[in-house]
Amino acid sequence: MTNPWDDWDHVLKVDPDKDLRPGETFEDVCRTGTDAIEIGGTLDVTAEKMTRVVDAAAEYDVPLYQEPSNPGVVIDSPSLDGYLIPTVFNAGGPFWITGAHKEWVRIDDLDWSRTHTEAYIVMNPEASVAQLTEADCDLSADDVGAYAKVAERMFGQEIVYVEYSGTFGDTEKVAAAHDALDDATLFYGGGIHDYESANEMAAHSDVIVVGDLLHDEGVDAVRETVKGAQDA
Ligand SMILES: CC(C)=CCC/C(C)=C/CC/C(C)=C/CC/C(C)=C/COP(=O)(O)OP(=O)(O)O
Ligand SMILES: O=P(O)(O)OC[C@@H](O)CO
Ligand SMILES: [Mg+2]
Repeated sequence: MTNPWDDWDHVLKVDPDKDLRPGETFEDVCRTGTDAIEIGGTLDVTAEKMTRVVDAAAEYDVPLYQEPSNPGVVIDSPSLDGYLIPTVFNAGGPFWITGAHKEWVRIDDLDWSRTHTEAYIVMNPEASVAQLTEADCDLSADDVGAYAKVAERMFGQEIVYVEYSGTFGDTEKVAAAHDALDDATLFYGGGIHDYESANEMAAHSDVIVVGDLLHDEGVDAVRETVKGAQDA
């Protein structure tokens, strides 16, 4: 089976709770050359903030995916290409593994054809996502590879996401996840801030995800990371 992300090198993650740089617009964001925009963040995201970003980006060509951090922020919009639904494999308890998902399916009427699975392995203990989900980030490369294989082989996850949100990761651990996968696509995110860092992590993963750089530095810096990913 083919998936849109089979051909991606670069995803830009827009946090609906954060502003763009002064003078920059969503048109600029959509013209960075990124392969897709993923809309989501851990803290202080609401359906209203999500809608604002989706509506602002809808008229441009780039694929738009929502990445909800809880069932309450999922929005129903024809402008979305799909939903990337996290499951935190190394979470401290079941809520972020199956509990939130059970609640979502109970209260909502899902469009399964646009709903896709993302197995998170959360690696930076300082990140809000690690704190919220009480993730066990004390993992060796072997642990990371094993989680990736479990996600793909036993839980049928379409995407495995090694998440270092806010810090540049350990390439050996990212490579261990990459080596473990045959079918699932490996996303890497965390601390990518220029051509070099993008190029380096792109060599150890299938798709790199760039987040805070957009909000902190702006679209020109993001464009450099797109080049770094494409050249890897
Ligand atoms: C079942 C549904 C619809 C939702 C639950 C989905 C799950 C398990 C979410 C838990 C993990 C999570 C909060 C993912 C959100 C995406 C993410 C990691 C965004 C990056 O967040 P950070 O960069 O750490 O946070 P801030 O930038 O907001 O501080
Ligand atoms: O914000 P950064 O550190 O680029 O991380 C990107 C993404 O993996 C966050 O979910
Ligand atoms: Mg962030």
